[in-house]
Amino acid sequence: CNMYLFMYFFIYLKHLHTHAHTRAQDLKFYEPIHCHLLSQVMLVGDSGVGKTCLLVRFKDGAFLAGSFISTVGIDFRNKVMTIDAVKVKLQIWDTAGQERFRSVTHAYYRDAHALLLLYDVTNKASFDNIRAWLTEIHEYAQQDVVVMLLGNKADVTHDRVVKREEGEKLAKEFGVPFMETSAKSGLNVELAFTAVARELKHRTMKEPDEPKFQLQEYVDKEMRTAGCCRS
Ligand SMILES: Nc1nc2c(ncn2[C@@H]2O[C@H](COP(=O)(O)OP(=O)(O)OP(=O)(O)O)[C@@H](O)[C@H]2O)c(=O)[nH]1
Repeated sequence: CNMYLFMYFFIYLKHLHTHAHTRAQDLKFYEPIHCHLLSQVMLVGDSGVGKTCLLVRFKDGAFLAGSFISTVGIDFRNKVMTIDAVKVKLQIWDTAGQERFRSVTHAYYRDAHALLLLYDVTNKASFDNIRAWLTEIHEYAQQDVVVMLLGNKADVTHDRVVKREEGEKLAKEFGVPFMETSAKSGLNVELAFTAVARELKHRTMKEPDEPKFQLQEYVDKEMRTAGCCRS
């Protein structure tokens, strides 16, 4: 009899626990929605081009100097931006550039709304690999994914091996917007994410008579206004 009592008590406890757990999950699910739009942005490019640093600069306004720790698999961070009074929550996925993690990254392409494709202006191989990255993007990502090419580490002068014009030419060839960035100085970092957020917001909330948002035009105008170098 005692044993049955104990069993019932145990089942009751388990029921309470499950119930409490479900309630907590429900509450989380029904949390008031603060954002009008949720967009997934993925950072891709060779290992060491500065994807993690770019994300940290954008999210925390800091530069990760010192020893380079390669990303393992995939990592993500959120940032909410306000675009024309619309709150856009960017969920930014920082992918590992190393070849051995490629199969992990492939799985995420399908759900990405935008891709920031980076090369390092001090590393010719990372620039040459952009064509292969674009092929991979066409293979795995959605057809209408927003792609922007970024030539990172633009703060470095002595060791630069890829000219700005070369980046522009390649971007034109593939019909994608382009700009140079620096996670170290902050050059164009905010602009890159803002431009993508604007494009995604326009796509989702465009009025029927509103003209299409021109990403490259917006970027060029913003850079001109800021005298080329925004940080
Ligand atoms: N000078 C300079 N160095 C940078 C910049 N961005 C990143 N770095 C340096 O480049 C190295 C690699 O940066 P990460 O952000 O870790 O590179 P990653 O692309 O995330 O590399 P994986 O995780 O392996 O794919 C680090 O030593 C950074 O300090 C930049 O804009 N300027």
